Amino acid sequence: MTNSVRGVNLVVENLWKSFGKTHVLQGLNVEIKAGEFISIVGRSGCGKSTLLRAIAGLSEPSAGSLWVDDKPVKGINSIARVMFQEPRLLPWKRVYQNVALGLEKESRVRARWALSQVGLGDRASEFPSILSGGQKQRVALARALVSEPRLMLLDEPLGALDALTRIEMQSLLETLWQEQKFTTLLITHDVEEAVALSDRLILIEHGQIGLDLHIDLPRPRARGSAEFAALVDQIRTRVMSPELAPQFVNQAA
Ligand SMILES: Nc1ncnc2c1ncn2[C@@H]1O[C@H](COP(=O)(O)OP(=O)(O)OP(=O)(O)O)[C@@H](O)[C@H]1O
Repeated sequence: MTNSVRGVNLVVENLWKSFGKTHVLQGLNVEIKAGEFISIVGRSGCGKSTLLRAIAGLSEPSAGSLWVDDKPVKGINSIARVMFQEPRLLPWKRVYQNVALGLEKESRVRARWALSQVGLGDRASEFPSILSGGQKQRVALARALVSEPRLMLLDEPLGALDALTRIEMQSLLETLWQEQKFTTLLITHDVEEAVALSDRLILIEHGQIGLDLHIDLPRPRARGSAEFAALVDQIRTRVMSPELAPQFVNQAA
């Protein structure tokens, strides 16, 4: 366990992604520092997953470039791990085999280590079908952690969980990120989740970054505080009403 930053610097430069005549990303620029936790918010269909997929190397941008630690890359599959809303586990493989998928034989020990990180060390030999939804997402998280990723790409991974499990998973994610300091991009529809977890929040609007906001509240975030509630409210208003564009005092330069 280490507190040194393992994450990468990521620069997205003038990124375009079009599907036919629909220009979803329109010259999007963002710089993400090593070890930063960034949430990506925006209205349904604004291009959040499109951005994540381009960064993951799962789809080819129409134009633009990606830089990791100052080196240009096409796709960055090798250092990134992606987690989706569905756990995407293989039902015929045991939990530890799901976690170790694609790794070398001796990685069984590592798979068990990753499972213990997410509190499922004692469920390694079971089949996914008997796990709860939250436990399955923990397995998916362990599978992402097992290869010690330097970039974690999370596409609404907690979206299908009940409210309590979701808060538990948020806290687990925050703890693991604080210990391992992988650079994290989290897509979420839940502004409260974004404010609870992120160093920075970006809003995608009209194919570009419509808002880039540093969240300076101390951790762990006090969800019951007036400051927290006011920020959530302010961001929600901004997300829902692009034309209003209120002034944010701590908007990133
Ligand atoms: N493979 C594809 N072919 C055609 N259009 C696509 C494809 N993938 C995404 N799109 C379109 O691009 C737009 C952005 O989709 P994307 O999934 O990135 O949105 P999103 O912000 O993640 O939405 P949501 O919050 O609803 O998940 C949508 O209009 C979608 O229909």
